Amino acid sequence: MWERSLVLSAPGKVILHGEHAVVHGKVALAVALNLRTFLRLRPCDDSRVCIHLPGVSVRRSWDISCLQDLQKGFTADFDESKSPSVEQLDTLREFAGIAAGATAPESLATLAFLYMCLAISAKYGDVPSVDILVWSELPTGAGLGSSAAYAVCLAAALLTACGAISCPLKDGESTARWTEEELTLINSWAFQGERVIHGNPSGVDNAVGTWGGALRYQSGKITPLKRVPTLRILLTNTKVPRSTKVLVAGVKEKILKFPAIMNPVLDSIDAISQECQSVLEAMPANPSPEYYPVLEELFDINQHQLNVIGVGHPSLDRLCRVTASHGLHSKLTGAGGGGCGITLLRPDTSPLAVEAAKRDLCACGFECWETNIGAPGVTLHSSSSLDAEVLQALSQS
Ligand SMILES: Nc1ncnc2c1ncn2[C@@H]1O[C@H](COP(=O)(O)OP(=O)(O)O)[C@@H](O)[C@H]1O
Ligand SMILES: C[C@@](O)(CCOP(=O)(O)O)CC(=O)O
Ligand SMILES: [Mg+2]
Repeated sequence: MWERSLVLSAPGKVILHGEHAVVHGKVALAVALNLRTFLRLRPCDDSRVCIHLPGVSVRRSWDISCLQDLQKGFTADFDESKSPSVEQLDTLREFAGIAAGATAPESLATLAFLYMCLAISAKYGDVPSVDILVWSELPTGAGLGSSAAYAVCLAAALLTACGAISCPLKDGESTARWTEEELTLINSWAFQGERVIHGNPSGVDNAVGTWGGALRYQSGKITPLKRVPTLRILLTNTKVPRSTKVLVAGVKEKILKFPAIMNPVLDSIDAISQECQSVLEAMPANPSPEYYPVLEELFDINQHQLNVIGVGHPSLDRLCRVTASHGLHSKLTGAGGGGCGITLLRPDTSPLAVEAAKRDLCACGFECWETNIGAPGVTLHSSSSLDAEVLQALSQS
């Protein structure tokens, strides 16, 4: 029986180039963001599993014996290398009262939790009697990888509570990380959670959530980027809601309908990611402005390509026009269709110019902020290092 409380967190991400194309085997470049999702797990002594997800208004609890019965009813195994089967997901939907095909945030979050809880406990031990609270600094469904941060947190917490990985936090330490081998296991299970939420994920978001930093991702191969310069990025949330699952499925349909037209676009996006990687790796840590024109042009071209594959949105066109009127270059990030865009700032872009662009973006109803990128991946925290009042307020929300 698990007897410790855990608090852990995983970062969101920004995709610089390669979103959508990465689902079809092309290269993506992604960096971890300094906005995180947090999870607190506490042991429970009433033989129940409770989840409280204030970000998506979910508060549910189940008897362990019901979950165990459900688990026994599955004929197919649960494994980190196997996709959730249609039969497993249908059974879990029926159990949780979720309509077939539901893509509402609360439905996907509950389904992902149930799948991961049953799958991980079936493979590594018993269903643990725990109470789980998840909260986030990330906007949900805005292109910043909140689904992956959620799945990474769940994977790390459930694997720890089932004894499949260690609890690396020593007395007196405020944070700790798992070993490479343990991170690989966390990443594999988080990918299964992303499968429940995205349908057909590439795996780039959970890789960034697990390892953090800046990386190149292609078909499951994760390569940390060498010598990434300090980039200044302005993030803008158009606040137009959208679902990654629906957008990813739409791109697939377009490729099937017009393969001869769409496949060359995906190849061209791949070339953009490769070109961007070469430029970034050639730049010194504190680059001078002369390196920027190429990066800016790559942003512009990639934004047009994403419009061609059908994931643009009028709000994103507006974002690009507003920043262009200040001499700045932007593109959508993540699944598109609304959500967030990123704007590249040069080292010498003056604070006044940034403020003026932000003012105009806010006047459109958007929210924007300058970010730090390259944050650490999934991390265990001592409970005392987190604000007790915040935890208390969240528990009651
Ligand atoms: N803090 C959270 N608590 C519970 N579920 C979450 C949380 N953050 C994200 N999710 C799940 O992830 C989904 C959003 O994923 P997605 O559409 O891929 O957008 P993105 O990953 O860009 O934020 C939500 O609908 C919800 O199911
Ligand atoms: C569109 C895609 O490339 C990124 C999706 O990111 P997000 O869920 O919008 O944060 C999908 C994927 O890589 O799984
Ligand atoms: Mg997502």
